[in-house]
Amino acid sequence: MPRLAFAQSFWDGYDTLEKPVRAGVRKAMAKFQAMSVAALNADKGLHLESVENARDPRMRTIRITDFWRGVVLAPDDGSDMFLLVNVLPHDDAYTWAAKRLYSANSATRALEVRDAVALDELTPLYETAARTAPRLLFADVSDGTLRELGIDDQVLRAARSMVDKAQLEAFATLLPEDQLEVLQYLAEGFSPEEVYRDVVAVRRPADAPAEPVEDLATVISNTHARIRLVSGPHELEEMLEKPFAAWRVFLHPSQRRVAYRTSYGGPVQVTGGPGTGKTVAALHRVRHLLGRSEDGRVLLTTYTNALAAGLRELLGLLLDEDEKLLARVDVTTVDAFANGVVRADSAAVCKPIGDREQRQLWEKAVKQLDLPFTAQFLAQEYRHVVLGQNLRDLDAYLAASRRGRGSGLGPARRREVWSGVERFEQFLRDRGETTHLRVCARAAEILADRPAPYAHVVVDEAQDLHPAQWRVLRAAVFPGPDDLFVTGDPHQRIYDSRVSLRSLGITTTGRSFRLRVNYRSTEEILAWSARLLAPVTVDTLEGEGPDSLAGYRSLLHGRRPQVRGYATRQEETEALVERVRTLLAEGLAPHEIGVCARFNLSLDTAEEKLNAAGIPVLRVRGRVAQGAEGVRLATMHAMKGLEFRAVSVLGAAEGAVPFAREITPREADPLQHDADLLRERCLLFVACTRARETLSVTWSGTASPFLPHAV
Ligand SMILES: Nc1ncnc2c1ncn2[C@@H]1O[C@H](COP(=O)(O)OP(=O)(O)OP(=O)(O)O)[C@@H](O)[C@H]1O
Repeated sequence: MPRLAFAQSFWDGYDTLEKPVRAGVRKAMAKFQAMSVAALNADKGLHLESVENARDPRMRTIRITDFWRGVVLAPDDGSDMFLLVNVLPHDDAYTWAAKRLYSANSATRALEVRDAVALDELTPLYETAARTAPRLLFADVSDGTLRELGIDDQVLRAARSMVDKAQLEAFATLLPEDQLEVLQYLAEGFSPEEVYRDVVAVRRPADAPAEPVEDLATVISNTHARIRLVSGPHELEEMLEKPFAAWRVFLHPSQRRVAYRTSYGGPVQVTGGPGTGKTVAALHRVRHLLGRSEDGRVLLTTYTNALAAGLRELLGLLLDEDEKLLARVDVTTVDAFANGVVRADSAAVCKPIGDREQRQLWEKAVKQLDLPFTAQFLAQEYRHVVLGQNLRDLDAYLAASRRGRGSGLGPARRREVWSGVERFEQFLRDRGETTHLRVCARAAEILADRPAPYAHVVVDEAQDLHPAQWRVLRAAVFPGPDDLFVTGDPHQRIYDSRVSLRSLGITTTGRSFRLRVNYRSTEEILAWSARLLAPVTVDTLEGEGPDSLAGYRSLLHGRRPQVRGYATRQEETEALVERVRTLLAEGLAPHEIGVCARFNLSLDTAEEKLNAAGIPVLRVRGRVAQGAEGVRLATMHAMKGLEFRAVSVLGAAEGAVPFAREITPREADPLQHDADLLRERCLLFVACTRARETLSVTWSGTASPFLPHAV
């Protein structure tokens, strides 16, 4: 019996096919599993036939229904692997198939596809223009180097005709996948050595022979990132029945490399811009770790309860709802985990209070003790210095470094601060209350005296964790191989946390990886959003040195973001209603549309107006009822980790973004002032990068000062 494989190009369109067409696909594929190659060739219903004038002689079509055809790559070398590459209406199928040429990449050894006809047509046009161009895009890279990176004759000729990145983009849909990626990284300024390491080496099989092997079955099995092999009828049926989630199967090689490395010597760090599949990599790592032992328990944490609920669902999908495996994973937030540890340890547990209540207690302390500080200053000092370094008494505080704080404090002033801290903690004790960070500090203490409860800890959305939270995670797993797997994006830091991981006993040197391909948003949305951060630099995840978004890109294209100011709030809201109406008319489901603003108050107005227009809405506060229909309305903070086909950011106005009240005056503390501004800027970046296809950013009155650079 022949073997069967499915290319990603087929899955890209499969979920949108109508039911009878999908039934036709299932029926046709079942034949491939039931008949010999000779019988397939003779089968009247299947009608396996070659394509006239095809660039690739292995190209075949099969009958799916009266109007639909499957495009199949058939072995012509005696091997027995068939690859379904597309399903299209009859005429389109023949045109598509005739132009495409599949080939094995000489460096990665994976199967790639190009539009050979369009490449032949386009290249000479660009070549003519290139002759008079002052500079060519790949002038610095020799033919020999390009060939070592897998560039073949036809692509080399095209590459030599390109003068800038825009031309490379114009070629993007025509070029073979791995070769395109090589060219894109070179165009971004990465060195050939870096490109070999990050694009070629991660794909090339470890046991690849010196000379490429061309037989289709071998090449197909080298192509994990784009092709799925089917092992039997049961798997086939299951695959074609369920909605297909590409992230479960087709990992980018850089994702696969980090998630499925057998073992790491210690903590691992995976960073990358928004939508680069960090969460996906974390989920696959959990799967890998579960497979490594019979009973090792895994803690998977994220930032909010809503995100934890989402992660639990995705993990169920990835593990095929295998209850035995799922029972070995706790998916939760660090705070909830810490709370559980403290609860299990003592009967009477204090209730954690929120920021606003804490602020009131600090105000009371300042007043009672007549302290020369603002409540805001004391709250920040407590968070960053006292809890950040886990300082337990005055002597420790007097001796502590206040690195990162922008105002000097002599011993007398520190004593005054400490009297405020003691008073604040006394208030909490008197009221039977605590704070989440204090719960974390307590949990870390409890865990330190016990055997670690987990074999592995996987952390998503790590960029916002406070040192007290890191201490809990550190104590939850015994230091050693595969203890911590951490994913995060320092450009999405939206809470005031500063961390030096090394000082907390978490060192990732030699085990830091970066993801660069965005799977969520269009390049237009990404490029626009990335410009919001252009004027600033952010610290790396481990808190040392600057991070960068170099090479960050998307393979998707779409409309440019709409960025617009209105005279009044009312006009802005009316325009929102109109936009949502249009999106719904274009076929988006209400839950695929996200509307966000800096404040809940602005969302109230939007909710009212959308409701009045008969559009269902749902406020995202903590947990969203699953399956409930409605346009999602969320604050920018609540947008963290989410994604929507369309996002509208409202109220991006001066005074709101950044929110003036949240910015420490420069005179009070210049470092905190800058940190506050950066945090607000990142918040806008997070909100905008939730959009998959459509982004609109609006304001009334004067635009946010973060915007003009980007408009
Ligand atoms: N290999 C893949 N193939 C297809 N889709 C993918 C792949 N990896 C990730 N995705 C999709 O891209 C989107 C973003 O992925 P994910 O949430 O993991 O990114 P992230 O880096 O954690 O994002 P953020 O930091 O913005 O929260 C999701 O819809 C996910 O399903």
